This record gives sequence, C-alpha cells and structure tokens, in this order.
Amino acid sequence: MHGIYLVTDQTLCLGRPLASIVADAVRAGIACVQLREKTASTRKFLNQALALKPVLASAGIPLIINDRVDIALAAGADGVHLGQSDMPYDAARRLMGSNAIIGLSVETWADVEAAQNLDVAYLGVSPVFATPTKTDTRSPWGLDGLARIRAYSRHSLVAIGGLNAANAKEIIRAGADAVAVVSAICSAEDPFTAARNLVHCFDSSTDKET
Ligand SMILES: Cc1ncc(COP(=O)(O)OP(=O)(O)O)c(N)n1
Ligand SMILES: Cc1ncsc1CCOP(=O)(O)O
Ligand SMILES: [Mg+2]
Repeated sequence: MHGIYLVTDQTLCLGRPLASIVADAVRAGIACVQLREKTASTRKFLNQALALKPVLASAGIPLIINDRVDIALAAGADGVHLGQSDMPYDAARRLMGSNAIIGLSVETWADVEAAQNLDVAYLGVSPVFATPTKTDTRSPWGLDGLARIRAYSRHSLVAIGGLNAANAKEIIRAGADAVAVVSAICSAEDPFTAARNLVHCFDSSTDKET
C-alpha cells in the first residue's frame, strides 16, 4: 500500500453525497478507498459498496470494506480492513481468499508483534494522533511510535489519525508507506483540492527519498 488512502465517513461529508467526494478524490490521484460506514444499515452499506465498485475498478483503485467481510464478499470488493475486535485475520483470509487485500489495525506493541506472522497487506497504525473522528482508540502512537514500528515490522504501514496536508510529510519521514485520512478529504470545503494537495505532499516527499 502506497500513497493517499481515503477512509470514508458519510456523516462527515457535510451533506454531500459520498460518491461525489470519492469521485473528486479519485480524480486527484488517491491510491485506495476504504468504505467505512459505522451506522448505516447492512443494505445501505452494501449498496454504497456496489455503487463505488465500478467507479474505482475503472480507475484501478482498490475498494476496501471496513469491518464487514460479508459486505466485501457480496460487493466483490478487493479487500477488508480489520481492527483488533473485528473478525480475526485467519477467518477473514479463509473467507476472502488468497488474493484479497487484508489490512489490520495495530493499537499496541503486542498487536505489532503478533502481526509479524500474518500475511496482511498492511498495518493500519492507529491512531498516530488523537482525532475527533474516532475517539474509542488506545493511546496515540505519535511519530516516535510510528518510527519504532517502521524499524521492526516487515509490513507496509498505513498511518491514520489526525493526518492532513500539514503533517503528511513528517508522517512519511517517520516511515509511513501510505497516509490515511477521513476528515481532511470528507469534510474539506473543496475535497478535490484537499485530496490533490495531499497527493502532491506524498509525491514530493517520496521523490526526495529516491
Ligand atoms: C487504514 C485503517 N487503519 C485503522 C483503522 C481502524 O480500524 P478499527 O480499529 O477496526 O476501527 P474502525 O475503523 O472499525 O472504527 C481503519 N479503519 N483503517
Ligand atoms: C478510522 C480511524 N482509525 C483510527 S483513527 C481513525 C479516524 C481518522 O480520521 P481523521 O483522518 O479525520 O483524523
Ligand atoms: Mg473495525
């Protein structure tokens, strides 16, 4: 996983349709979309996934479903993002198959160590900074925690929590392979420009390293 990773939240889209925010972000060059619907009904969640799938597939961008393996399978999504209280990795892998993208949140050092034996596509370093978007979290990792995970883990790292164009560069410098955002795009006055700024930040930071 590499680039800007949009995690959606319909409730933070300021009344705008989720599909238009995702379309803007895709046009701006983001790398991945996670459909995260914590309050929607199963049917609404599935319909959102089915609506996004062809748009993302034609842009070559993977669709990841948060929490729900059943929705991921029903929608033909590319993968699922699992937290430490969600379906265990092994069960999700059996259901989703060997080609599915499975991401896993790490909230503690024990989670990071346990993930070393799992064939996950990436670790969601969660949260890097405290954020009002998700308050039921463990202590933030901070930049030092992110750097410590980078030094130890064999996995690709997706940083999440309180990230935006102002701090994306230091996040990448600390070792993130991808920068995941909710409010920085979903709640932006102009989601296209916000996403494009994040993509530019990411591209210019990674250019400097090569
Ligand atoms: C990329 C990414 N990283 C972490 C999370 C958080 O997942 P989880 O801990 O399961 O919390 P919820 O998102 O389900 O509230 C994530 N969604 N995406
Ligand atoms: C889903 C999630 N997981 C850890 S923090 C978070 C929310 C991040 O939201 P924001 O980018 O608005 O801080
Ligand atoms: Mg979860």
